Amino acid sequence: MISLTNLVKTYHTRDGQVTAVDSIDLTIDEGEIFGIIGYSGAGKSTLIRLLNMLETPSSGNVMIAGKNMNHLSNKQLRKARQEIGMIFQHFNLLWSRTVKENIAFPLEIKGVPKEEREKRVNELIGLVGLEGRGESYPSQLSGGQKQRVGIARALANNPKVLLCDEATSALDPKTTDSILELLVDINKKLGLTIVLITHEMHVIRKICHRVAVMEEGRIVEQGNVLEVFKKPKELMTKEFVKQVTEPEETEEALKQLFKDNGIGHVLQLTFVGGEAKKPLINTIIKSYDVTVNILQGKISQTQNGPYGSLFISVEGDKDEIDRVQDFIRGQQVEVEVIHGE
Ligand SMILES: Nc1ncnc2c1ncn2[C@@H]1O[C@H](COP(=O)(O)OP(=O)(O)OP(=O)(O)O)[C@@H](O)[C@H]1O
Repeated sequence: MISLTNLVKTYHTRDGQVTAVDSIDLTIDEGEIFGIIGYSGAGKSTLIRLLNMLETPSSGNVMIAGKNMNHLSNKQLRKARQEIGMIFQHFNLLWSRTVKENIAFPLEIKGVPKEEREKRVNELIGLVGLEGRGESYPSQLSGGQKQRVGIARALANNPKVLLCDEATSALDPKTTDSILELLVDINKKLGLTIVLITHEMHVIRKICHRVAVMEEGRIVEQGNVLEVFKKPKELMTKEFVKQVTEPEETEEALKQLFKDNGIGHVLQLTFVGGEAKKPLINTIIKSYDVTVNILQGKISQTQNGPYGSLFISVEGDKDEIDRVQDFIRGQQVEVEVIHGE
């Protein structure tokens, strides 16, 4: 659906040249929810704006639904943009228009007749769950409701692709989840391809099928969300995965435990899908001469299935602990020693 080849965006500023997007090659399939994660300044906003040509590439190609976006006339580009909806962190609504009028706006621009517009707006209000709020003004809505208006407006012209620019970053965790659930629902109902950028791994975990990690304008790692959670390769990816698997409280609790003498080896096990159902700890206790203590465990759901993370302390002879680790790895479970030799 989307294919980027050798895409570069360089800005010339008074302070010199800034390469915001640096030689990116990326393919996004039809109907998938693809997440791009990175810290501030990584180039995410520039990359997503290159997809609908809000920024023009310095070099390289952007292909969307078989069209080379670089080679379109202004008129063709306006038409192509109707197939790419976009939602924003701060909603970008028209404050002097009601909810219905905001949603109708792209239809007016396209020249859709009034009666048809009204029908479509009512459909969209139902789709995003804003029944009864059509005559309200944006200032009378909560953040979550404003984003629902943004989503309805973005979907008005039946786009093939929806771009989400930090769409939940201004929302509280509960509202974030309800908007993310709405995006999954729309993806399933309409088969829409969704590309989102975020700095929160929670967003990636909850709704994305695949993820790309951006650093200094480049994609440093990409893959199926579950695989990336199970085996992050780059340091940056590990940091993002930790946002979900090791929240701050876990880190603090473990640090406190490490201060105690005799805690032994602390292992972090990461398992996905069916592996979670194996009686791993039971087998270790029965088959090896070690004492096992469970410190903390967590299972989370992703779009590709569940993954879990378990912290255990293991005490015993060093060789025996090595054998335990070999056994765990043999079960296709990732294991990392996070304390002890
Ligand atoms: N219009 C511009 N002119 C000059 N430099 C820019 C422009 N837009 C972005 N940049 C620079 O490009 C780099 C990437 O910025 P970008 O906004 O794409 O990153 P980001 O990952 O989206 O970060 P954030 O989430 O903070 O917006 C930064 O160094 C930024 O200063």
